[in-house]
Amino acid sequence: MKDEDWLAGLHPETLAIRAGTQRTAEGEHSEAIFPTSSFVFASAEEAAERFAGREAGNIYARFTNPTTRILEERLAALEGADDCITTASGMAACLTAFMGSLQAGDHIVASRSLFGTTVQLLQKILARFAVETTFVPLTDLSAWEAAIRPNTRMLFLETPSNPLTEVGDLEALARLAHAHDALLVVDNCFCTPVLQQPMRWGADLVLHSNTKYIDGQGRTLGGAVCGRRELLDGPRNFLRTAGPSLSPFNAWVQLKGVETLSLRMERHCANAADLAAWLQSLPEVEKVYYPGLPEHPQADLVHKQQRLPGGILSFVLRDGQPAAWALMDRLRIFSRTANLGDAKSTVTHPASTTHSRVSAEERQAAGIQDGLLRLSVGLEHVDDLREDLQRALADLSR
Ligand SMILES: N[C@@H](CCOC(=O)CCC(=O)O)C(=O)O
Repeated sequence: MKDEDWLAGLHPETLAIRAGTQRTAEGEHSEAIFPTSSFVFASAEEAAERFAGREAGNIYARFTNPTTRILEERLAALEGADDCITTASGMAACLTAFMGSLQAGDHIVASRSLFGTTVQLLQKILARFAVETTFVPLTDLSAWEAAIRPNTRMLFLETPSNPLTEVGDLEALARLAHAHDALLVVDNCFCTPVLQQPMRWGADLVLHSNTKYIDGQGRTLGGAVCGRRELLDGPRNFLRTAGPSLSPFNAWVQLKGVETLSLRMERHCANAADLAAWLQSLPEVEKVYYPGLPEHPQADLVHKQQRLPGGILSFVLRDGQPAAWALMDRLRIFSRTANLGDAKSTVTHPASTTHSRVSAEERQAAGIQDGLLRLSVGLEHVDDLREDLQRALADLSR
């Protein structure tokens, strides 16, 4: 029986623990790590056959490794994708998808609500290789359509977006992309496949920063590109040739992370929903951005596309950047760090960190105010998290 046959119909909780598992002759229960840069061929002929692609098997760890392969199969099963390739970081996954799918002269239409470094990659790196990007408001479908040119080959978005949790209409954008012979590529980092499967709505490639919820404890960097088999040929060739590869040790840590992904996502979401509702009731808080709030502008899409609203929320303090920094500095449990998806709750000031390389005008257009703070709500007890914020806010008004 082929792996995919017995996996069909299993729940995500089961796939996250069982999909892709391969055991060596030792019969190890926990997956083995293969810390080897190359693999030995039984004969010169076998080497030649593998290099020619006529025989399956490992060659060199820049593009295949048994530990990494288990993670790839597991992520593909969770995303409902044919296959997956893993990369050294989330940004390496973006680079691999772009470089492996596009060529000079192609055009991308991208959401303007993206992680700041992704904007840099599109504006400053891909542009040097004659791939141009037009940025549009994520939720304005007519703007996406108007930006399409004859050479548009890709529509690209994050949903929910970082850090304002805006939600894009995956089904409508997939229809639009395909009507123009373009790919729909979705960064699914905030949701993970446990909360959202973009391919179900027509996405062609789905990207991950494994560094976030997939690792789940802030230990390793990693990324993934999942999708239809034929669409992964280009990204796979880029990975093999350019080498932004995931290490087997990091793949192993991430495999252990994925096993508890469903359970963790449920708690992240429950804690975030609790804090979002509470923050909204505070006089110091001007606005809360969280997909689980009934007044979220795309609440209907959240219900349609996502199983749960997610573990990330952002909020604006009425007194702007000085208050935001002062609050951050007074927090004891929330770690001041530019990362998310960790068991440990984190607090980030996007304007001066994750989005600091985006120009002030672009930040303003994207709605990232100086008084905005982003919380990645972790797995600590929610009462302790609320009290940490409450005490820090009370301290501010003294
Ligand atoms: N996407 C993550 C990771 C944040 O990483 C950084 O801000 C590093 C800075 C850089 O990429 O230049 C998040 O939003 O927290």
